[in-house]
Amino acid sequence: MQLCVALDLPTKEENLDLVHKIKEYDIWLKVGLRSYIRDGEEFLRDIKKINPDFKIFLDLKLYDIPNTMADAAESIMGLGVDMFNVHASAGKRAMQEVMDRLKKYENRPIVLAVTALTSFNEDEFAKVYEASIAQKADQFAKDAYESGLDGVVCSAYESASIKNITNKDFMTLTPGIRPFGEDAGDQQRVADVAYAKSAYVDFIVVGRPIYKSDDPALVVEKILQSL
Ligand SMILES: O=c1ccn([C@@H]2O[C@H](COP(=O)(O)O)[C@@H](O)[C@H]2O)c(=O)[nH]1
Repeated sequence: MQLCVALDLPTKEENLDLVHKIKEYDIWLKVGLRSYIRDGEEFLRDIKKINPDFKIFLDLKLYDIPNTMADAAESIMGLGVDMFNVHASAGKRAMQEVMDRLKKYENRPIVLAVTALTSFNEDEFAKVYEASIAQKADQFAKDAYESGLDGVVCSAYESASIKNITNKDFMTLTPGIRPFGEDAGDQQRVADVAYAKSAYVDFIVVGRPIYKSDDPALVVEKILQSL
């Protein structure tokens, strides 16, 4: 299991300060909407300048018509990131078109599909998708698997079932991890590292419990020791 640290701080300087503090660790870094919209490609280059071995997950959750998603995926190829994601609810045709367009590249990034956002509880989710989280996450994961993607974003609670109905090598990446009982904030389906391990999760994503702590490097160190 790998640790992926979310770089969601209010300024580029604060994000880079965090990256400096944790630059010695074998971890992934996640660049999401806030940071990428604000700081763009240059931010990705700044991260690599601090440690070229950092792997970067660009968490933009593409959701559009198939051709637009595939065009965006090709643009992402030019950024040199190691992983990006799309929304499974964009449908199989869109996911297939993305994967089809990336076929010509030798070293494409890992492509994941978002199933059920970890901020949803059952009631909220049912209002949007008219299904239970478990049911729909399985279905979205199956769609993504059959479309040739490498894995999904889900909560730790859906991971084992998704592996079971797809393949053990089909990756699960789980945000909403609260390693030491930290505040859940807007997350609803939170789990700790031990639970994620028991559910065969490949990547855990941790943001606020690290970047809001007084000693982010110590929290990273403690998480890595518990993996
Ligand atoms: O279902 C999802 C998909 C993405 N995220 C992102 O992960 C991090 C989690 O941050 P925390 O501070 O540890 O809660 C954040 O960047 C989200 O945009 C998610 O939480 N859930």
